[in-house]
Amino acid sequence: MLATRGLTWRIGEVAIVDSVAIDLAPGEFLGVIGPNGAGKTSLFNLITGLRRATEGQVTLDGQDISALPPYRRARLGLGRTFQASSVFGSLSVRENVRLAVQAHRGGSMKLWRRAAADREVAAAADAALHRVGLTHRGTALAGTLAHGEKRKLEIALLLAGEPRVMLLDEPMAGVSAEDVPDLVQVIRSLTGDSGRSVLMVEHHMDVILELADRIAVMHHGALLACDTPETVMANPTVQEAYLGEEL
Ligand SMILES: Nc1ncnc2c1ncn2[C@@H]1O[C@H](COP(=O)(O)OP(=O)(O)OP(=O)(O)O)[C@@H](O)[C@H]1O
Repeated sequence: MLATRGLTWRIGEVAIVDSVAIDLAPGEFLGVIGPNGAGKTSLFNLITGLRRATEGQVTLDGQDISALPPYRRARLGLGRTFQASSVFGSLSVRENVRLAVQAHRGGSMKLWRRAAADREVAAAADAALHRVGLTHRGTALAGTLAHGEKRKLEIALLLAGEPRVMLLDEPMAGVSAEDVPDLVQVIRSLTGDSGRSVLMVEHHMDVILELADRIAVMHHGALLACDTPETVMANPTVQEAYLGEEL
């Protein structure tokens, strides 16, 4: 479904991402781990088009998307969690998701006003809210949400774009320990239907081990291993690379 080949991003002589080849199958959940500065976020930036690779390709369903800008990649089904800054804090949770649905369907803000009454938009937004378990918070102002709820809203905004591949960059960041299991359930459900695939960077190893079908390990920009959780954790090179380092 999604594949990278020889994907490289250099700044001067330094390869921040170094010849990375990964394959993501339909419905697969691939966790990405690695120490701070390993190049995980940069890899995501290359895949989504926020940064242009110096070498290598990104393909989606066999189509080379390496030269496409982020919005064209998004239209083809590549979605990345919205950063918190793209949530309108003074709008309600439901209005935020409706806006995202409308944006995906090609409407402008002005059109959205008219479309607010549109049952289809409302239904899609409500379905996304339901998916992440935020229906009961629909009328709350997005700015008042707790961290765990904000992460769920970001996932709902992403779902509004109907992505086939979802990239989640540290979805547990800032979430209190008691809210983690709930969020894990929401994230697990993302691959449960329609063959949607997930690529997730996460520092919490317990979360990665619970969710991932396979784990990709990055180190100094390169892919050190990409295999089942059991095989990766038993890999001596991986163990050596992480000796004394926080994953
Ligand atoms: N625009 C940039 N200019 C210069 N160096 C950069 C730039 N972006 C990233 N880097 C460097 O590239 C390396 C990889 O950064 P990146 O954020 O991709 O790592 P990461 O694995 O996501 O780290 P973390 O786990 O801390 O988020 C780091 O050493 C970082 O300082």
